[in-house]
Amino acid sequence: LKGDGSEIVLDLFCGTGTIGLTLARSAKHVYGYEVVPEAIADAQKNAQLNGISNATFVQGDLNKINETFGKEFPKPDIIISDPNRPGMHMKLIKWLLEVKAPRIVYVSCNPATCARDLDYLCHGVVCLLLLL
Ligand SMILES: C[S@@+](CC[C@H](N)C(=O)[O-])C[C@H]1O[C@@H](n2cnc3c(N)ncnc32)[C@H](O)[C@@H]1O
Repeated sequence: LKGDGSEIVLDLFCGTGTIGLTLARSAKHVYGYEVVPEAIADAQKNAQLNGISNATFVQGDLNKINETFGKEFPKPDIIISDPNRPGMHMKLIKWLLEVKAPRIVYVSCNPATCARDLDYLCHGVVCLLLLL
């Protein structure tokens, strides 16, 4: 992040908000999406406990997004995606290709689905892959 508080962060598969909340103090606003309602409640509680008011956490299934997805938040400057082992649904990959965020950070716990998703996402463009 630039660190000047100007950027919109989208935290996909945010769980309890760990990644988004870590970035929130340097961002304009963080929007987190996650399917498990209890995780969303914990993310909201974590934001509160840490005095963070520029984070919005929304419960939703990222495998079932429709044309309204993306209308409820500004165009993201940076997207973090940390899916579980099956990786991202093609609907979400298509949305990511359409929204054209300047930066996407893909965090993975499954090299196979990571490679598949990055192949779709990086097709024809330069892609930097860090394996840790
Ligand atoms: C690898 S964890 C990411 C954890 C999170 N980034 C964190 O730091 O706590 C993947 C998360 O994706 C969520 N998830 C799985 N399938 C999902 C779906 N279809 N839509 C939205 N979230 C989903 C899981 O509940 C889990 O919290």
